[in-house]
Amino acid sequence: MPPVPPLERRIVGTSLKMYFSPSRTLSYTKNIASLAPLAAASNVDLFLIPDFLNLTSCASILSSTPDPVLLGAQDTYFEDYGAFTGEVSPQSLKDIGVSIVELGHAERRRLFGETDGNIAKKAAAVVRNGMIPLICVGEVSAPSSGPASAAVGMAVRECRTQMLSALAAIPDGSEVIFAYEPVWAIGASEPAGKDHVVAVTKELRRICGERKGRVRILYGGSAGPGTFENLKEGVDGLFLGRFAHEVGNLEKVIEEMKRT
Ligand SMILES: O=C[C@H](O)COP(=O)(O)O
Repeated sequence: MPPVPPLERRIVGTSLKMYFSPSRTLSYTKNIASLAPLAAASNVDLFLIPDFLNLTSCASILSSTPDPVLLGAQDTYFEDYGAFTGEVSPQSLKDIGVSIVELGHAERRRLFGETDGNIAKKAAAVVRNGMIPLICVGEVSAPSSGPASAAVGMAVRECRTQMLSALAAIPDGSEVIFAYEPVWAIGASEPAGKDHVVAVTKELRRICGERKGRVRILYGGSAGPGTFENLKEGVDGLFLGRFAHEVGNLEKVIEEMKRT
């Protein structure tokens, strides 16, 4: 029998946003660390993005696992050091063991005035400091009752602008992750529909087609167990929010990724 080809590498992770207390973050991180062997054996990259306050404690927990769990930050500033009160340096993030920096989440765009221009500068800073930008993109409005292709076209147009702005700021050849998160599907009861997500993410992949660096596309927005199976045609992995608060759900997602 011919050898089984290696599984395509998947990726899954979660941002804790501002949901947990420090003590809950630490016990959660220990539980995530216990999933590292399963993720490694399943050919899945696993990442955790706690809040800034808990990054160093999480780094210390995760650095003691034999299998890697990638540590992420929820944002960064675009300068490496200086008089920028209240901001966090990408150089410091790198120093404490962060390897992924999330940028442009819909909540940051909507509540904190994050713009494509800012996000592009931050993406450049992340790459300059040897980390991977995880850039969130997505359309604001839910599909209306019109043709599905119109909703896909509108989503792709909004995402294209967001993506091209960030891509223009980072050297070709650098690794980047895009999380397609339709804004209307974040915090909802269920993820966006399969046909919509697969059609949009296929187009997003085309937008990155000419790039030499590794580009991965995730889906986020009420994702949980059962989501990846539906979307695997279009995405490399998932970015979970609330439905990863129960660690067993993340374990189920990794198991699903292993099977598919
Ligand atoms: O960062 C994750 C996304 O915003 C999804 O969050 P959610 O799954 O709670 O909707």
